[in-house]
Amino acid sequence: MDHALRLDRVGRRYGARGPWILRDVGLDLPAGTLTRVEGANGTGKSTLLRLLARLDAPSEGRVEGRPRTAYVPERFPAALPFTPVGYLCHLGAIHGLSRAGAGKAAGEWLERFGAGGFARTPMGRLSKGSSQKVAVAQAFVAAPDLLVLDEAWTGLDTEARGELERAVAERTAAGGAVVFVDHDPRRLAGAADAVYEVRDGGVRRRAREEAVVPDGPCAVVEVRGAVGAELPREVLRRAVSVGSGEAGVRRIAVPVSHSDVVLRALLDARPPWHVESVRTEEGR
Ligand SMILES: Nc1ncnc2c1ncn2[C@@H]1O[C@H](COP(=O)(O)OP(=O)(O)OP(=O)(O)O)[C@@H](O)[C@H]1O
Repeated sequence: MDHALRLDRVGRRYGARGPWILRDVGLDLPAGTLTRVEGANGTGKSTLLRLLARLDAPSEGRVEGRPRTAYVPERFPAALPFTPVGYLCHLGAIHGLSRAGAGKAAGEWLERFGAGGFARTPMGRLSKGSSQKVAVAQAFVAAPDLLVLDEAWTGLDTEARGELERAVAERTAAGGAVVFVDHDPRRLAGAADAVYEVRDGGVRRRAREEAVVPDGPCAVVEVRGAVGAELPREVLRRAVSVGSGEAGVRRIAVPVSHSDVVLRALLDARPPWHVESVRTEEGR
């Protein structure tokens, strides 16, 4: 599997005599995967994410890989001397998009997160929630290979929060690596391929069975396929459960945020799966 980025025995301390915040950290971010980072307040999660985004350099050890990276910081500098559309176009151009391509992507992503109405308002005049929409929209403009999200959902309204979950699912489905921190354990619960816990200066990968099971709504999709057909990998890795019904029907439960990606994978399969029904189930 391709690795977007890898940390090899990485340590970080602030100042030559400061305490070690992180030490001897090994962590892989494979392409096309979702990674969750957890830990109590002040344990070093943001420090780890800045190292992964290469915005900060380790005090020891190595960071390997140079994916095209986008980052949503815990605190977005809202008072930038741009309008949202100007800011996103500027970032798109830095990442090599043409002027027209950057303009189109900027408009689409702002619209998607509900920021289209204030795309031309100076950023210094936006509310906290509005500038957070710009903060997340900017991260998707150039389809990054690595997306680093530090509490990116905080301050967004319900619609934008759902949209961000969908956009994350699409990014990993397209082969990007996504790593995120969020204080809400239900955020993308069950969807992460790996969960790491930052604690006592170390980073420990959690065993799969320890991972949090989603208690949010799930979409239950019933499909019928060709005899002996295997469900697409993209579907299996996002499924919370897969059951078999009568006459070759499979019943797949996925977190609602991943249902669009799962349905697309089922319909794009060769031969495609026939979708018999989709319904939403509340908390599991
Ligand atoms: N630029 C800096 N200079 C000095 N110390 C820092 C710096 N950034 C972080 N620290 C210290 O490193 C430790 C870890 O901070 P960090 O922000 O990475 O933790 P966190 O787990 O993200 O915290 P929170 O959950 O509160 O956001 C803290 O003790 C913090 O004070």
